[in-house]
Amino acid sequence: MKSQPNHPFFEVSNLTFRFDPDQDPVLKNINFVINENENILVLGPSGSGKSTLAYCLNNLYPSSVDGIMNGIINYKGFALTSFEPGEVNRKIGLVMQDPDSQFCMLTVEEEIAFVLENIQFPRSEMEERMDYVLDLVDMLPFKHRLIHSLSGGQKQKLAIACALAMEPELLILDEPTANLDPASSFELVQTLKRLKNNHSFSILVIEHNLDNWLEIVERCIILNSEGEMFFNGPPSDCFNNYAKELASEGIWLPRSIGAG
Ligand SMILES: Nc1ncnc2c1ncn2[C@@H]1O[C@H](COP(=O)(O)OP(=O)(O)OP(=O)(O)O)[C@@H](O)[C@H]1O
Repeated sequence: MKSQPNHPFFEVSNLTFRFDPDQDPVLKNINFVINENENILVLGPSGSGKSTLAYCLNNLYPSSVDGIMNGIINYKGFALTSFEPGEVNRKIGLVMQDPDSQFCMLTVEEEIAFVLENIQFPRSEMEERMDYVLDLVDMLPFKHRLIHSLSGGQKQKLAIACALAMEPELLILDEPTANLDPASSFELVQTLKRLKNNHSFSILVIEHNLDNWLEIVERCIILNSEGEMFFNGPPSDCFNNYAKELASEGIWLPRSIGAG
């Protein structure tokens, strides 16, 4: 789909979200743009609304989860809510914090096949695509394994492979390295970096561990504990100008940036 002229790839305007009409909003008046092929890191203390923001961007509220959303999320100039859920899932890949909640099938192979069938991927090319995405995340040896027998990190890699299988235009990763060891975390970032050499897609990653991601992110968005956005800009600006605020929100600088 072509973008509407003069509209950014993704645009969030005055986004406010509450789970309950009687409660304070979890996200308050959030505004930002995601450009094509841009990589953005979302930071914020626990409970600041990062996962809620990811779900809003994936159009899960209010269609699949109860909540009241005000404001606008536009994709290529069109309201996200005007798209069919299947269409959104294909263009915007979401890897949730708890990968188990995303799986529908018993085996690794069946799970990827299920994803590909949902997007009506040609059956004759399915095996090749399946092996390609599993290999990208070092999961090819586990192709015939039962999902419940995988470790937490292996499940996370499978969820990422499922999202990549759809060749999303925006990939949202909610704490993708939470269950990975340092070597696997590093390798995941390198894999995404390599992929982006051949495919154009944007990444919005929610993380607490910044070190690995600074290599590929161009912009940081920081939410505070009130669910407000207090920074949106290049990582170097954020670390140079907001070190104290970040520390008070429980976000610490990687030494590499703090020193620069
Ligand atoms: N389904 C729900 N119903 C009511 N409140 C919810 C629901 N889901 C999340 N919340 C609340 O919304 C707030 C934001 O939660 P969210 O999971 O988005 O935060 P987060 O920044 O991703 O946190 P973490 O870093 O711990 O994952 C929290 O106070 C949480 O308790």
